[in-house]
Amino acid sequence: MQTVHSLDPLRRAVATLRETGTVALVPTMGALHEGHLTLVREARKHADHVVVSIFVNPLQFGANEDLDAYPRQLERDSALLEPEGVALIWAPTVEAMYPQGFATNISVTGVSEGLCGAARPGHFDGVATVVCKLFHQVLPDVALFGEKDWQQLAVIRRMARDLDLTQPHADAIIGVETVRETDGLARSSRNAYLTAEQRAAAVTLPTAMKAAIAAIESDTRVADALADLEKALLSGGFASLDYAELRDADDLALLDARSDRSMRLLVAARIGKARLIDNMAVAPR
Ligand SMILES: Nc1ncnc2c1ncn2[C@@H]1O[C@H](COP(=O)(O)OP(=O)(O)OP(=O)(O)O)[C@@H](O)[C@H]1O
Ligand SMILES: CC(C)(CO)[C@@H](O)C(=O)[O-]
Ligand code: BAL
Repeated sequence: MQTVHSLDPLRRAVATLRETGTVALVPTMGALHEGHLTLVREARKHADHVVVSIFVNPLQFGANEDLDAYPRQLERDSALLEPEGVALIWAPTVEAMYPQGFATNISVTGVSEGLCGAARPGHFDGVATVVCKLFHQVLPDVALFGEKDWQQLAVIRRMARDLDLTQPHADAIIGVETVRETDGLARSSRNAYLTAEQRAAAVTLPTAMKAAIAAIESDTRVADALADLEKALLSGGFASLDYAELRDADDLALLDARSDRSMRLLVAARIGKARLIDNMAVAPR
């Protein structure tokens, strides 16, 4: 396994890999956990070589967010990736990714609006810009992303379609089911911000979501199910709710009633220093 930090060695290493097969890209911000390793294992089923990018992307963090606090642990991450058969780690410096004078922004409208797009203005521009660059840098045949970041996956698929990204095109973007702790909490690098007490309370998020889904599926009014979800989170130790919404799973249209299409319940809520997100399927009518 090789690790490179700047563009020329990356291009050389990728060219060498492409001589002997296909390439899958797994973009990450590091601080790896079982969720990321699942993406890597899935990637190996889809391509001969796996490239993992590790880059805490300043463009997708707002002024008052956790860019500085976000865990950076390249040595530990490398030790986790080596036994997974990863060929290459692309860990660019900020200067390599955004050279002096960098002035381009990629903005996807529609699916990036509302939800995390409303709570984190500019976030999805930052994600789209860096992911577009990663695709051009690594030229992967496929790329893998977690369903935990459902809206992000929708934004990236839209961008890939709209910009005719053939490497990889929208269908070559593979979504991987959310990996959870045994109590149901979605794995996230930001879970590390929680104290033991907050971590125990955080299970309220998946539990209250499942209760809301069961209520919606048995025809409780969506607004009532979401109001109960908010009450459960606040009484279960969460400080505030950013959003809890029922959306069309594909185009993310806001729904105020159960529909006959695939739906998703999406939630973001704050506990301690962490802002946790999760989403789950809701069965069509
Ligand atoms: N629990 C998980 N299950 C499946 N995929 C995941 C999970 N957590 C993260 N991923 C995916 O891993 C990729 C990299 O995510 P990232 O490095 O931001 O990790 P993270 O745990 O989501 O961190 P944080 O939520 O704290 O930003 C993304 O495609 C993300 O959706
Ligand atoms: C896709 C990504 C690596 C872009 O910085 C990031 O948003 C993430 O880790 O989900
Ligand atoms: N996992 C999404 C990256 C972010 O929260 O900035």
